[in-house]
Amino acid sequence: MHLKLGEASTIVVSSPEVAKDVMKTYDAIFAQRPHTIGADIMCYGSSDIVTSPYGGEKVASMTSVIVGRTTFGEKCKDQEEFISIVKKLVKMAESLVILDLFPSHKWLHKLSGQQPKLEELHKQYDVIIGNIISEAEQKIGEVEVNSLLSVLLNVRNQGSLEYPLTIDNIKAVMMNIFGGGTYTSSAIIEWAISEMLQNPKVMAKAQEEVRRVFGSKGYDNEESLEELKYLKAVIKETLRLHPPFPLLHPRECRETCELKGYVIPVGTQVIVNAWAIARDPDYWSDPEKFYPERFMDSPIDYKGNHHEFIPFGAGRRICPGISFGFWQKAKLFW
Ligand code: HEM
Repeated sequence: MHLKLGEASTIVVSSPEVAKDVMKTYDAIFAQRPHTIGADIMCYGSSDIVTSPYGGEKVASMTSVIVGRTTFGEKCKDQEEFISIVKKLVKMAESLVILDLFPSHKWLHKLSGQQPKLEELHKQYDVIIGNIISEAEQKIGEVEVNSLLSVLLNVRNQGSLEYPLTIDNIKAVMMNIFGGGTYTSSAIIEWAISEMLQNPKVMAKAQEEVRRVFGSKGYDNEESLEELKYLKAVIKETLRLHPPFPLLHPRECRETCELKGYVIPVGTQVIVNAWAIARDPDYWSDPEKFYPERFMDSPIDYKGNHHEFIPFGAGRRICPGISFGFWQKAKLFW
């Protein structure tokens, strides 16, 4: 479907075949994200991961250290304020999306009053994250600190990267981690519980499995989580019906190419409709039904290999928090 959203020429992809073309066959062509005003203000000139241009080597250096580490480590005193500001920033940046449809109308950005508000909120974020970073820097060397922030600061201080990591890069990445990792996880947990309450048999089966696997010994190690096959199917089914990003983050066409016989010009925005794809009756029987059993003994996973099920996206821009995102939920249920 082609839409003209303000000045932005946009196509919406709602079939697994074309999603595969965008995220596999032509993945490199669509690996760019559109430029947004919200990210420019909020994420230090879009120097983060989510909105960074494809091929940004500085960011590539950073992403390798991100996997597996997602928090500040031990609780720091400003953490709660930090999270509350990030929540407000993300909400506000989303409401600014309308302005991105008219990028050349600068007067509109100011007139709406939203841009100055976002800039003000961003100043508050900058102070808080600055304090958290100073606190973390003081601890480096004192005790062995094992957190994403301490890892990033160490990498930066070693200065061994071809493209140095700046403090602004670190601040922007911390925003991504909390912005991308908190709402998504809580939304899935709420949906899973709500679906299980409406499907008591599913709830009973999941509870029985958790009690059988962990019994009275309690949660002991990561490996035991692999035994929670039914719970895993419940989470997959929740991700299928209620993906936290029903429309994946937009991509932008970097090179003219052809999708299903249509020529897609450079600069076209592409929105993949993961929600519609995961309910496509050609791929899913009784698609509206919450039925975790469909994933038991099924090869379909959420890692971007099956384009009819892409809650974490696929291709070069697939969610880097995928393992954390998935297993964090299993642990929280337990
Ligand atoms: C249920 C949990 C989560 C879901 C459903 C989810 C989903 C997504 C989706 C759909 C994308 C866009 C992928 C694409 O365009 O192909 C994405 C990107 C991203 N996610 Fe997640 N995510 C989750 C958790 C997390 C967590 C826990 C983190 C961090 C620890 C995270 C960090 C990111 C980042 C940094 C990106 C941008 C990647 C890029 O543009 O290159 N996400 N996520």
